Amino acid sequence: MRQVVLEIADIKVFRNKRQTLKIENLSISAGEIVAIIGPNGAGKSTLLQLINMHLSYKTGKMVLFGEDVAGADKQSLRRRSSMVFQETMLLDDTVFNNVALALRFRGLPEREIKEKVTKALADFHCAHLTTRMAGNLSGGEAQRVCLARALVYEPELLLLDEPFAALDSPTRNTLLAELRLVAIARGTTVMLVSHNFNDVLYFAERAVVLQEGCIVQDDTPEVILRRPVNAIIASLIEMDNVLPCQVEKQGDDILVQLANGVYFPWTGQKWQGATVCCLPGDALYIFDEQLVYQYNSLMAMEGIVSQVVPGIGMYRIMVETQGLSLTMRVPREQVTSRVAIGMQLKIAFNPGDVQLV
Ligand SMILES: Nc1ncnc2c1ncn2[C@@H]1O[C@H](COP(=O)(O)OP(=O)(O)OP(=O)(O)O)[C@@H](O)[C@H]1O
Repeated sequence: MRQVVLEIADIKVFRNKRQTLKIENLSISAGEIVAIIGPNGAGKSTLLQLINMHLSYKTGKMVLFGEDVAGADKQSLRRRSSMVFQETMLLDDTVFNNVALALRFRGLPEREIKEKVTKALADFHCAHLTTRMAGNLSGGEAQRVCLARALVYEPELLLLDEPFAALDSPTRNTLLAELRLVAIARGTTVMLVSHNFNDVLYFAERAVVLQEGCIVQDDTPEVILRRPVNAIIASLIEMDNVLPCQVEKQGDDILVQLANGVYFPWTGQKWQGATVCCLPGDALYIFDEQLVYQYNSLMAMEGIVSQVVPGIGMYRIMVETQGLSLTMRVPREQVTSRVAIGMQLKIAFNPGDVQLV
């Protein structure tokens, strides 16, 4: 069993006398790569600041590296973790000296410092920047240096508060990939706050979803992508179809009715109080007889194509079906050969792919 790095129980954090965080239970194991997601103001940065012991709490308990934070020497605990922000906050000094700083604080001999700084800069492909002044770096270079600075003393826990938000997408992807490799190789536990769900899907094996200071979902990014816990989280992860619906019990059956009049039987759990039907765009298909063999409870409907948006691999097609606009994601070769704006299209979905919230 993996060692537990962080355990939070029943903690409430107040800022300006207002409760901004209420975590009933959160446990992170060594080596986990976890994303923290949630709408603006949900408390993501507050959670990282709490874990970094920059915020106090009145109730509850936080155990970090096996020690109860309340009675611990915070300075020595803090030395076992590291935090990176969107703002690089590098000192007006050389790259080498910036990365070396934490090691000098720890009183390491210069020879060892040189060895570790050289390795950390090489890990993030910025050895060529060693003698440059930090103020002369590009945004991407500066963030690489920050990662080297954060990891040079081999922290057990790395806290990342949207460090790559201002970078262009190729640079962000490269840095995420490099960071992931370094973290896995070293067994570092990582908690990444991000607004970019594509980054989360790529980077993390677990995502903790915060809303109004509380954890509302804690699962793999893949499950959150397909089964968001409510309509706000569905919009946050850019669920293609978040559709108003009515759910009714009729005899032994439960029926879900969409605004376009289409209804389908519901055989899943959790339908009471549901008012929204979430359907990922890749769970809507251009109707095909083959699908009928694949799914025994397929729902089909007619619509008119209103928009075709090209994308790499998948195209997004908007289809109007009696006042209800649906978005489907279809492989490119199917679109170019079969779909054009204004044409009538029969589309279908399997109710098993629907999430009711
Ligand atoms: N220094 C502060 N003093 C008082 N309240 C604060 C402070 N920082 C944040 N808050 C409040 O705490 C709540 C949570 O803020 P936090 O920055 O943790 O959210 P977030 O999820 O990181 O948001 P975002 O996605 O916008 O960065 C918000 O209501 C915010 O106004």
